Amino acid sequence: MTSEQLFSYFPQLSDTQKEQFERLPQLYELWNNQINVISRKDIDQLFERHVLHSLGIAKVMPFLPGEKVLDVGTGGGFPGIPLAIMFPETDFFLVDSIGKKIKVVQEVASALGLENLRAAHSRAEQVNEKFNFVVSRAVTRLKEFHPWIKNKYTKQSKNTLPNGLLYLKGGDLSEEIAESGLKVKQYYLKDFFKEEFFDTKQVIYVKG
Ligand SMILES: C[S@@+](CC[C@H](N)C(=O)[O-])C[C@H]1O[C@@H](n2cnc3c(N)ncnc32)[C@H](O)[C@@H]1O
Repeated sequence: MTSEQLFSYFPQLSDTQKEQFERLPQLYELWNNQINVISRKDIDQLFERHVLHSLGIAKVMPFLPGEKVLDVGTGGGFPGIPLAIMFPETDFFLVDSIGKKIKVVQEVASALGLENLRAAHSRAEQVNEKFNFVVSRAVTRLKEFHPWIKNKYTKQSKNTLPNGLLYLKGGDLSEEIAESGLKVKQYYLKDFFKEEFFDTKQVIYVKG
């Protein structure tokens, strides 16, 4: 996927945002050589598999200026970094339990001049702040994940959905949703993006 194909899904992007997205492959190339945060074959598909996938959350939830978002288990910065580029007036806090991954996030964010992003080496359970939304991808099953973050929401909701979790998931989720005992709303990314990669990908919303 080229940057132009990526941008075609988001016609409102400013020149600054486009430039930030365009710098990502080079920055990850550089950092991935030192600290492996993305598999080698995925680096070639960074725009589709990491950037656009992360931005699936943007299609479901237009974060507002001043809202606070926590990315749990961000790894090299997904979905947090693409979302922080997309919503420059929303505050993002990215955490991961592996410190060297957070180093990559901090380096990439600082190279891009992302002032709305903080990152910390921390387990989700140890974060002592409240947020409007929690986002995540590929960390663990909902049943295990949900207890970590269920008390981390601010009371007042301002957005199109009440404060809650937006979790990127793929495949058949019926068993995982049933075992969690949670009431979820499923958004299918194939409704937004035409690439085959998104055929089974979803954003799962759980009210906070
Ligand atoms: C498979 S990686 C996914 C990384 C990133 N979200 C992505 O999609 O590219 C899962 C990450 O979750 C982190 N992780 C697992 N349990 C965690 C916890 N309790 N708190 C914070 N991070 C956690 C791991 O260190 C790892 O970096």
